[in-house]
Formats: sequence, structure tokens, C-alpha cells
Amino acid sequence: MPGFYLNDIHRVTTKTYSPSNQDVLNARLKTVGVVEHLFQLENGGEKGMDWRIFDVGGHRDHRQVWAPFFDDVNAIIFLAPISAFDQVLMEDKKVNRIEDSLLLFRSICANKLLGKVNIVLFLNKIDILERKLKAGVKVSRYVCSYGERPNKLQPVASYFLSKFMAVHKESKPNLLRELYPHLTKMTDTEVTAALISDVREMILRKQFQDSSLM
Ligand SMILES: Nc1nc2c(ncn2[C@@H]2O[C@H](COP(=O)(O)OP(=O)(O)OP(=O)(O)O)[C@@H](O)[C@H]2O)c(=O)[nH]1
Ligand SMILES: [Mg+2]
Repeated sequence: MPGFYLNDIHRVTTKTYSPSNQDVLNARLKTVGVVEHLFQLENGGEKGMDWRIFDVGGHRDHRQVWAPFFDDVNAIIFLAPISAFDQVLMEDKKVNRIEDSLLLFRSICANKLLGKVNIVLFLNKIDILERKLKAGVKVSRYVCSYGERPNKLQPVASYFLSKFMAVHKESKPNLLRELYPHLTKMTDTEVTAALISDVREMILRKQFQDSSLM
């Protein structure tokens, strides 16, 4: 959150300061290349099962290294920061961030290697989006096609969601592939835990279906 550490300057500058989980979540740590996380979940029916997550850097320079990881994945989790409608890419100041997310999403959806991989779409940072809208930042100023629609969280989020859904529909190599969209604020750990549990169930269900088809 902008200003997060500055608001907490006294706490984070004490000699005995030790970062809380929330501090770690709020840190801006750029992912460079691909980072692998291997873990087991403490709760749930499938105790002891290994989960592997590959976290890939979103910067344009880092995208060409993704392809080898697409070969054998159960699901793709695509995060698009929809609060960024009024921002441009750091690496190319002419490109609107949502426009870039949509283009990237199109290439992921159309990728043949991913034809059978279900896609989970997180339209993320809705807390920041809501704050921006409340502060009077107008979506239609940056996204002309938004037109006269109300400058409120629900219609704005639905509008962006419909854009992403349309891209998925147009560019899927496999008609059966499903898209699992969610509006998220990933820094809210409680809501995110429930969401991750849904995603986990979807992946397990899909794996079960695939293995019973074999
Ligand atoms: N308020 C808010 N902050 C978020 C949310 N999701 C991520 N952030 C913050 O946004 C910043 C960037 O998040 P990262 O996960 O590091 O970004 P990234 O998309 O992985 O970026 P790259 O690693 O460069 O690809 C961090 O400071 C996060 O705490 C959210 O839903 N709400
Ligand atoms: Mg990252």
C-alpha cells in the first residue's frame, strides 16, 4: 500500500523491528526470472501432497523465459492489476497497463501449449481501484471505451472483467477450457486463503477428471 511503511515509520525503524507477515506482503520485491516455491498445505484433505508454484516476473524483459514452464502445468494463475487503468508500463511509457495485461492475457489464452490448462484470472488490487475511484479519478479519461458508465467499483470491475472474458472466449484453442475469474485484493490474507482453497479444489477436480478420462 502506498505510504504503508511511511505511516509506520516509528515501528519499522526500532532496533528490534522484525517484519510481520503483513509487512512482507506489502514489500515491493520484483520477481526476476522465474522463482519456484515448493510447499505442502497444512490443512485440507490432501495432506502431504507437494505443490509447486512458479512465480514469473511480469516485466516485459522477463516474459520470454516463461514458455518452458508451460509444458506441464495444472493451472495458470494470471494476475491483472485493474487498479492500473491510469498507469503506463515502466518499460514502455506509451502503453497503458490494462491494455498491456489484456494483450498478454490474449497471448496466454491463445498459446497452444496451454490449450488444456485451466486459467484462473485474478483481477487484483480492487482495494486500490476503489480508493482511486473514490478520489475522483475517472476511468473514461484513460479508457475511452468506458464512456458514460458510472465511475464506481462494481461497474468498473464488471467492465474490465467482460474485456478479459471476451479475450478468453475469442482466443481459446480448446472449446472446453474454462476460465475461473475472481476480483481480488491479494494483500487481504483471510479472503485470499479462502480463494486459494477454491483454486486448489478446482485443480484437484480437474486432475481427477483428466485421470479418469485416461
Ligand atoms: N493494496 C494492494 N496491494 C497489493 C495487492 N496485490 C499486490 N499488492 C502490492 O503490490 C506490490 C507489487 O506486488 P508484487 O506481487 O511484488 O508484484 P508482481 O506483479 O509480482 O511484479 P513483478 O514481480 O515485477 O512481476 C507489492 O507491494 C504488493 O504488496 C492488492 O490486491 N492490494
Ligand atoms: Mg513478482
